[in-house]
Amino acid sequence: MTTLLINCNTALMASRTKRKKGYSVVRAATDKLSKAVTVEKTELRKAGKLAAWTSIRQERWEGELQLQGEIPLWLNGTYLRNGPGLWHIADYYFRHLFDGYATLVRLHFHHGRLVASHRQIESEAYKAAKKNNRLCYREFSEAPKPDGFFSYVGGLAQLFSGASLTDNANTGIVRLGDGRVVCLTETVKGSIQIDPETLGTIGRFVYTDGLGGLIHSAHPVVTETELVTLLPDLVRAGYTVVRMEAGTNERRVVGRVECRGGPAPGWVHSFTMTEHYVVVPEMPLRYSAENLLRAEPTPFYKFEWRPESGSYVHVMCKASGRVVASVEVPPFVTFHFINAYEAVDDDGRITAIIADCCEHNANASILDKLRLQNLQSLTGQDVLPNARVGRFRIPLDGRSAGTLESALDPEEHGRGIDMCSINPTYQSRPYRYAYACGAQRPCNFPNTLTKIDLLERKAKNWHDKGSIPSEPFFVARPGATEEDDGVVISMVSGQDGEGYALILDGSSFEEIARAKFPYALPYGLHGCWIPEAAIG
Ligand SMILES: CC1=C(/C=C/C(C)=C/C=C/C(C)=C/C=C/C=C(C)/C=C/C=O)C(C)(C)CCC1
Ligand SMILES: [Fe+2]
Repeated sequence: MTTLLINCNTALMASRTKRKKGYSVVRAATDKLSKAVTVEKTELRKAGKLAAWTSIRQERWEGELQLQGEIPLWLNGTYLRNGPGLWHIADYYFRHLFDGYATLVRLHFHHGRLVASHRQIESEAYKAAKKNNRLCYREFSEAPKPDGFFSYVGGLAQLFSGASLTDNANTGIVRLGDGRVVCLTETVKGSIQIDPETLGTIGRFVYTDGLGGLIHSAHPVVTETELVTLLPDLVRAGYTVVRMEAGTNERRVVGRVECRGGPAPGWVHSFTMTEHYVVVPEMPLRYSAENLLRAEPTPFYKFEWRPESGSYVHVMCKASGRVVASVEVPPFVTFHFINAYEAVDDDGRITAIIADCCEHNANASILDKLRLQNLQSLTGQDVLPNARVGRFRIPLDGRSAGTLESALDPEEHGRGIDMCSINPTYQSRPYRYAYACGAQRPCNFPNTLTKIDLLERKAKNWHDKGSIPSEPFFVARPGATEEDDGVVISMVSGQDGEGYALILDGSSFEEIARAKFPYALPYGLHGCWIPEAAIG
């Protein structure tokens, strides 16, 4: 079957190189492919497995998808999604969702038609693993096994020089203001530029500033003019806030935040910003040098759960780099901030910062729930820990404490929430709607798409029994004046082993169109949108 798929793939690639723009329907290849796919679907059905948690079947593929429903004619551009899609190397199988080698998926929308493709990112970690048939770098939960004390000492040196850390950029994907597209993970060296048309790997995105830093947030805040990110400092617990202007590779220091708890900084998978401030979270799930060095995963992986160290939110002025507030908040666990904005009084003075996130009820057990074995075997069991939209209110009047409350009743979205997006026009501004994955219980993983109305404190939910949708990504209609005027794109793994791209109306949250993939794709994490005008 693999050979057949690769042959189809070659036909598709050849047809692609023949054309410049537009679409060619590659029927012969698609027919061959559908035979191969029938065999594959039968296998998946027998195994009773979602394709979501199964490695991608081949390195690359491209073809036009058949549609049910109609794609709005204004939706012209490219949606790219990144994620860990390959969880084995030779006969060695990774254990955790976040370990997989990066797989890119592309949906190209043009005048109501849809061409899809996928391809592996050629990181050094992936290439080395393929060449040597073994794991060669430290991934999220896995590490090459040390073979004695001296290699442990070597491991320490290699860890702190960054040499042993992976560059497997399997988490985020951003389009910089200058048009470059960069895939990211939490190692600085795992910033990889890709070609948004071919999905080819262009090469490492090299920061030319000499700031170094081994790790950073997987989710920088990106606008047309800049990229802002956080560099956690594991030696002197703190965070450096840096800013890189579009068109450059040079990060400049905005300022530094000292951690208030210790001994290490809290994990910052993401953070958020308002128009004038950077919101720096310090949660009690802290980096752990000891766990970073371990070859075997711990329940909190590279982190430690230290509730006694306290939970804080710091607010830094973007213009001056001064920390204008540093408050203690109730314990929290978040991986994804949704958005933040400034609350102003009647005189227009900024009195507080409002910052929203997907908050896991101060319980980090979700990390262990994302082991592949749990995801594959606990389908239908109600083991997904509860989560809510957590709203921080950080006063700017010198008070020492901030608040954290649920922005709406978590039952509205089945007590599950993560993988969120908003209308990007509202980034860092007051906003009303967020889109995310929610839950219809019983479930072991978020299995719905949910539209959260933060004003009415209500949610609209989309669900397809037994299926797993990935992050709903909002694309605004050009010229829209309403915040939710646009569409939401997601990719879904069905319980029958099939998979499809799904388009929902951003306002009604009703399905507008779906397009079946010839074979289902693994689960993916985050996406970005490149409007056609930007592709040229
Ligand atoms: C932590 C270090 C590393 C790796 C970090 C990676 C790959 C982190 C990826 C985190 C992700 C994808 C978090 C997503 C969370 C999603 C959730 C909680 C969804 C919940 C659904 O309900 C290394 C780079 C390997 C080394 C330094 C430390
Ligand atoms: Fe993320």
